[in-house]
Amino acid sequence: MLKKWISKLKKEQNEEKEDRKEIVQQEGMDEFTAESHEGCEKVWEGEEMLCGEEIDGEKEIEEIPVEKELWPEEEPVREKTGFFAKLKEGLTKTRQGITAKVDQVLKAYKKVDEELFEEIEEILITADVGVSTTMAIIDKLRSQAKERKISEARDLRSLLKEILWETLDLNKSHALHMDPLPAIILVVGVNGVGKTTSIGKLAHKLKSEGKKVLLAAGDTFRAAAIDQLEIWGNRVGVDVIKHQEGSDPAAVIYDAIQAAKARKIDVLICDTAGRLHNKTNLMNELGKVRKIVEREYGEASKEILLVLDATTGQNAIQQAKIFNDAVDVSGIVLTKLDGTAKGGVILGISSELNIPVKLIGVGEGMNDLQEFKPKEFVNALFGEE
Ligand SMILES: Nc1nc2c(ncn2[C@@H]2O[C@H](COP(=O)(O)OP(=O)(O)OP(=O)(O)O)[C@@H](O)[C@H]2O)c(=O)[nH]1
Repeated sequence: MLKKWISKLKKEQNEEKEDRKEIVQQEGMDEFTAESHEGCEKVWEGEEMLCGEEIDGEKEIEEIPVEKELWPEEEPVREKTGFFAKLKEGLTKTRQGITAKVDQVLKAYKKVDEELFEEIEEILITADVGVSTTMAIIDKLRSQAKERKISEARDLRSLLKEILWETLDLNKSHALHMDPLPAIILVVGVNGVGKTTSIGKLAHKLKSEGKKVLLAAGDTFRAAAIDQLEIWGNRVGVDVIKHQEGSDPAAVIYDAIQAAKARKIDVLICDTAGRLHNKTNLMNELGKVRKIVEREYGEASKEILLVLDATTGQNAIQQAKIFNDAVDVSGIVLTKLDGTAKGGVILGISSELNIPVKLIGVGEGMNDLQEFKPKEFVNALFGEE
């Protein structure tokens, strides 16, 4: 058994390396090298940074007025009580892939034995939890079952639930770091993961909590990204600071910070480019943006949120490793948990990366971004209140 898993683990580690290479190639990122990292440090620390000059060169600031009438059929704001139901609904496929199958084997086995642990192990791996996280969970399950003298298979259910909760919690704070206000949130992630949508939903959430929110269209690489953020700004009723397509993202962030200060904004949420040519560029560009934030908005609470798409399963973990090498990610937004059976990846993310999941996307609607609460999540996964 041990041999089987060691060879499986080795195989997965090799596959992970290949996956990582693939992501690097897909995203056009160079493999991370000491030189590229040094290069970034220079940009980050270098006195000769040209940000200020470039900003001065960027005169064309355009502010998008709020046009609420564009969205006559706005979603009704869901009652607070509906959030758990939505979470439960969103996790249907993951629940079918994990809990429903675990229930089936627990029923079939009756007594706790090694074969039963192997069955649960297989279920977790198939649900994209990842080999190393699965092994850690099963080891805990096995040893705690022994310690607590659990012999009936059905009694393993609550123990498994407890262990999954522990794996998701790990004593980290899952709340957004916004105290004291004002706060600035940089949102990073590759294209298509749901970055813009998450920014829009987050703006809506914060605004409905009574906060003054401003958006910055820092993804200047594509006109469509700026347009999409404008649409969300209009929909939610918050202003967006933008420049022209192709302009310097750091200049957009600079202007947005000045606007945020002038208007006494509580939370400034900044989009960033997702398509960057290589890792050095990613680090340089985000490093430059961070330098502006430190210099111009030192008093603000800061958060760097990485958006990951749950439907990409284990690939999301590889993306997180690459981004975390480039910038110090302080929290993860895991999108598209609804409609995927790969939601188990959240366990891998929580245990393999030292970054807390802070928000989860459970649908395309404006109210479908939720604060991540491990206990609620596990309850929803087990179909309980
Ligand atoms: N079902 C579901 N769809 C989502 C969720 N979050 C985002 N999406 C959808 O995912 C698609 C991509 O989202 P975007 O916000 O455009 O992604 P992006 O990362 O900004 O990508 P670019 O605009 O290409 O940079 C859109 O169709 C969104 O509606 C979610 O939590 N659940």
